[in-house]
Amino acid sequence: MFSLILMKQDLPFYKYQGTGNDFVLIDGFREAFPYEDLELVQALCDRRMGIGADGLIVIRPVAGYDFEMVYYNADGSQSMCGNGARCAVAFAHFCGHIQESTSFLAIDGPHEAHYSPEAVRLKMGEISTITGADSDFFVHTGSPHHVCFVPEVASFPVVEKGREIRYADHYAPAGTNVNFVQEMGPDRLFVRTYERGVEDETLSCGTGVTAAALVFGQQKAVNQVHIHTKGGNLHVSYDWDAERGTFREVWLTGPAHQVFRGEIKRGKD
Ligand SMILES: N[C@H](CCC[C@H](N)C(=O)O)C(=O)O
Repeated sequence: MFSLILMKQDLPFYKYQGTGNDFVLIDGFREAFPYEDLELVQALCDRRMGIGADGLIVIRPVAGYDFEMVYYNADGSQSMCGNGARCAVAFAHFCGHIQESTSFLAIDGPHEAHYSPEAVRLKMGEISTITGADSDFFVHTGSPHHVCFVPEVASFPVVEKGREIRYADHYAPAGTNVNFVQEMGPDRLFVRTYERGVEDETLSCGTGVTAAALVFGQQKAVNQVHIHTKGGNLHVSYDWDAERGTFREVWLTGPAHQVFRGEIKRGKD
């Protein structure tokens, strides 16, 4: 809260959610944002003392693209965020910075996306290596993801077991996100995720369901996967480039909605 009091001017923000992964969004085309002030990010994401969110996103101008997405987890760490990117595209369209299709920059490189009121389609970066065997795998889909297949995910102790894996020496010092996955059908999964940088289960994780879909799809030779999460339903499609040994044309599709808008008031009211 200290940072909020020190802010020099009121700061307009918008709250979005993409299948329950929720974010504070700020238009960096119009507002000056103190990008180095991680205390401010933590304060704004705090669910009791601030607005409350899994992360905070600023969209800002950058040469060569429609915009750049700067993504912060609630603890102020930065990463790529699939659901956040889908919300950033919807916000950029709402702000009038883009039409229906866009090319933008994120921490893991360039992305294409297509906006409609019903859903945002986001092209993920090229993904190459899946490691692991049996029920445990690892794949980097713009952010790091451990994927663990379990027989019954609804009652699984996601926070307890997720925290163990996230902080395991094996993944130190960066850590990883942890996805627990149940096969629900030939092209259907139920995924619950413990998210690094939120340090809790989130209602969905875009890069996480993408990781789960690619691991599952490679095993079952399907390249379209429907994923149920506690926050809603997402869809992942991809092509496997056998020659290059990479997943290409990886698309994450799902809803992204503006929930409310507000202003962070200067000083202490
Ligand atoms: N917590 C993740 C970033 C956000 C991922 C998730 N919210 C998504 O939708 O991809 C990390 O630190 O790698």
